[in-house]
Amino acid sequence: PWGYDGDNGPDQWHKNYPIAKGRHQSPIEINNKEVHYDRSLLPWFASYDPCAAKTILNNGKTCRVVFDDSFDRSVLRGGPLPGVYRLRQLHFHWGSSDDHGSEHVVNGVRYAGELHLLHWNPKYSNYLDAVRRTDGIAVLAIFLQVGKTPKPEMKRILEEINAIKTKGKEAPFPNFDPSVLFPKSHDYWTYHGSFTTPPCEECITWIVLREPIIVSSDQMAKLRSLSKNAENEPDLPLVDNWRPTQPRYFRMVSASFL
Ligand SMILES: NS(=O)(=O)c1ccc(NC(=O)NCCCCO)cc1
Ligand SMILES: [Zn+2]
Repeated sequence: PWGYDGDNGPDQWHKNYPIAKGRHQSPIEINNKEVHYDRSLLPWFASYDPCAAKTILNNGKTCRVVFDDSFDRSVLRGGPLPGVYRLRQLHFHWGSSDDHGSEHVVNGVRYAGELHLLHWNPKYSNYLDAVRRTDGIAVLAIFLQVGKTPKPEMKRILEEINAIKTKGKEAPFPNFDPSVLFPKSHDYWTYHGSFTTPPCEECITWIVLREPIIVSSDQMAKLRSLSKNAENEPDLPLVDNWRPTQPRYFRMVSASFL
């Protein structure tokens, strides 16, 4: 199956997922010179129910927290979005060291990691149907920057890492409102793109926050202590689960700020 290593890595994905060579792929480079300030862009709002949080798991590719998305319980709205989108899961991408790991790159800057909060458009009957639509999915992306005063709210997720060390492990993750992870500023860039992993469907309205959240080097090391493999297999560190930036082609990246 696909992965991030040489033989099954991002350059090979198109063999099983031809859309990986499409014109609306993610992530991309965001460069100030090519961004268009759009003063009609609205602020975005998240209204999350902490009781919607269910479990945290290691699927061998990332660390994911899953939420109840059986009704409009935890939603994202505003910004570039035409209506409410339901929060389904959040997950991370990170590097093997603090100087890289994010998927989007801003004016040449790579962050240590990137948090993705994935939401789907409930005008479609279910998530799998939304994945096939250009307005089906909205991902709120938040950069992780290593610093001395980490966000205390990150601790909750990282404390659970010990319970999901190996692929396939899952643990209850009750009572968590991911908006506690948001940075102060809601400034964002937005563009139309894709999943950054197979199936690479071009169904995502990306909302990339300008302000990173601060995590500690120890917290990043915690993420890197996850294993790609199951407990009865050799311990392979789960690191560098990020896709390189893809061609922007004729896409406009809009900014909500001057
Ligand atoms: N990193 S990302 O762009 O936020 C992302 C989110 C979900 C997925 N995959 C996903 O939801 N798969 C289940 C449904 C696939 C339908 O064929 C891949 C990448
Ligand atoms: Zn992601």
